[in-house]
Amino acid sequence: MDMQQSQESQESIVESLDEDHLQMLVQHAYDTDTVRAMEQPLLEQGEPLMRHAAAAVATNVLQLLESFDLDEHARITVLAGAGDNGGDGLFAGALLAKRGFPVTAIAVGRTLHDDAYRTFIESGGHIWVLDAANTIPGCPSEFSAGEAGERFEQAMEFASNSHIIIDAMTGIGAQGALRGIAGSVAQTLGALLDELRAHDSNDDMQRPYVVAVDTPSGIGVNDGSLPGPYIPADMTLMFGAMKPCAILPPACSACGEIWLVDFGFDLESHDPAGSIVGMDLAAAAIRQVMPTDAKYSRGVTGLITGSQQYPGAAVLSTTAAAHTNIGMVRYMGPTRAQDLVLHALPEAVIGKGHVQSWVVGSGVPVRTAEEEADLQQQSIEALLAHYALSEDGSNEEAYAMPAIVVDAGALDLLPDHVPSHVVLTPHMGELTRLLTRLGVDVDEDTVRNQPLQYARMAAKMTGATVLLKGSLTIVVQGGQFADDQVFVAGRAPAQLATAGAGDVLAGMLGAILAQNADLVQPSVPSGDESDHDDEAQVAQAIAEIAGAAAYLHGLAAALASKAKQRGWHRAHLFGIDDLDEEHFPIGRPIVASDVVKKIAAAIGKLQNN
Ligand SMILES: NC(=O)C1=CN([C@@H]2O[C@H](COP(=O)(O)OP(=O)(O)OC[C@H]3O[C@@H](n4cnc5c(N)ncnc54)[C@H](OP(=O)(O)O)[C@@H]3O)[C@@H](O)[C@H]2O)[C@H](O)CC1
Ligand SMILES: [K+]
Repeated sequence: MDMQQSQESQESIVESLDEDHLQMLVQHAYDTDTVRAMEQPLLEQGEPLMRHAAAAVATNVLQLLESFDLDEHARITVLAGAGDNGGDGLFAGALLAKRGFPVTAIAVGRTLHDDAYRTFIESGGHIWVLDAANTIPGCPSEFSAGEAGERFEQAMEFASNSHIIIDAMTGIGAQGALRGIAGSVAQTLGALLDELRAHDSNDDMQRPYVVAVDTPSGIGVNDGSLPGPYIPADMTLMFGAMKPCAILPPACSACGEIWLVDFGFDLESHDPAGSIVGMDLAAAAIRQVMPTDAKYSRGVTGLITGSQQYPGAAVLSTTAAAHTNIGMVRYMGPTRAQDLVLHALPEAVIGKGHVQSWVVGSGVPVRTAEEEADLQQQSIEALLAHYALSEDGSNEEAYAMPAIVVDAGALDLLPDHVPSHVVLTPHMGELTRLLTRLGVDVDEDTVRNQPLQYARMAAKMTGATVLLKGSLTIVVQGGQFADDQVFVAGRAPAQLATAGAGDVLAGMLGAILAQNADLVQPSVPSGDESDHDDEAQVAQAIAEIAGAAAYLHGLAAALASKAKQRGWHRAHLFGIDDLDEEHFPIGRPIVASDVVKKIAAAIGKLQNN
């Protein structure tokens, strides 16, 4: 099958699929076991998936070369591993070599995919081996350590001077950090590419343009981590479905633009490992107001936020909650903060009363071991004590409490075990602090490199739902019976990284929980297995609502800053979308209060879409 045939058959796959399938394709990510399970029936039917994959890579590379005005003198390097990922890369290289481009494959392992290697050589490709113990037919081997070193250096020099690097060292078969020669290649080239990238946008191809095959080599495919050296890509062609690394920080940044090559996988029958929160999910979390509604039926949120030191957080969290489609807010805090809240929001009711959700801790300082808890901290601690579960999960009162958002200073006051309708909203530093308090030996850089793993650890240890804030916000489910599906909100523009943005999010989340009070109330576990599904459902609803709040927060910020740029941009569909370069204006600077002013408009946009 040549490139054109493969492309036509690819296009016919795409055409036969409906909108729902395409929507699932760009919204959900599947772990590597699930991807292998989905590809199996197609391989059994004889679908030449590897040829489709290679044709897609070659097609995009040709378009790139054309857009950069590069003729047949363009130098193309394939970094080829020993597995099927290397096979994809070699077949793609063969297609390009057939078109007359000089293509060199650097073999990082001891073998190469047989068929792909043969086709590559027959098409005029060149091979450069690095491993003296290789058994690749017709290639030099058993060379000295000195020669191996020279070969490595020359290969790196060659690769860094090529126009296109096709990274096909590892894909979904990667296990842990890259080791051996692949590790050294990633170390040398990855560092060089990062440095060149820092100085150059590459509009003029002054550095190699890196096209990753299926996944960038060296990243954590299933958890989005960066466990060691990796090859940062400008573009990743991902086959069949998104893998979690496409949506999870920090690895998703190493993917560059993602191009999804649809293989017609049966996505509907498989559970995603992660999902991007889109407009639909966010809209579903906003309760429609009814003609019969009164303020109480729309939901009331109680806030114990702000402090003598940070009274502004009281204003931001309270105004944000009040603007997020509920009936009323109650505020509790120091007199100075009360006055400021009333000044900004005359509608606020000061003092205790019945609520459908709580927000605690935003703008409340963390408590040092030597300090006495101040009044605000004492009230939060007393409230949180009602959510405490003993090790065996008993304490029925905790399940009957309204959902609660535990932010900033209140994270220090969290009981050891709580139900899933306790939602923690830490940033990376606060998550590190929380885990340290729980006895985990970890620093912030490690959390930043493996955010999913540590957010999950906090959820597993405490039982709470965890919303980890960042340019991409990760939500992991709480409770004992929840599945591992993670939700990622990437709607926010970079302009949202500003003081008080977290206080606004906490208020908005509290309000969205209040208007969905019936959906987010876990029932007391009966010990009966049939109830586990119900509890899992509630845990998922809570996580979705938390993701929705992050989405709405990002959308309001985008409206305020007039930014088109986001933390995560939708993957492109190969054969459907154009390769034309898109520009995402970064918008204008904003402060957190600007976000509050745009919440209503953001809700309107969701509801009218
Ligand atoms: N999913 C699909 O529908 C299709 C996938 N295709 C492509 O196939 C790869 C998966 O191929 P697979 O052979 O299973 O695995 P990889 O090629 O990704 O990786 C295996 C090789 O990588 C070496 N490896 C693994 N981990 C490391 C590491 N930490 N450091 C160094 N080297 C590593 C491994 O070496 P071993 O010594 O462990 O054997 C293998 O050599 C998929 O990603 C797609 O690109 C199909 O072509 C299309 C359909
Ligand atoms: K790769």
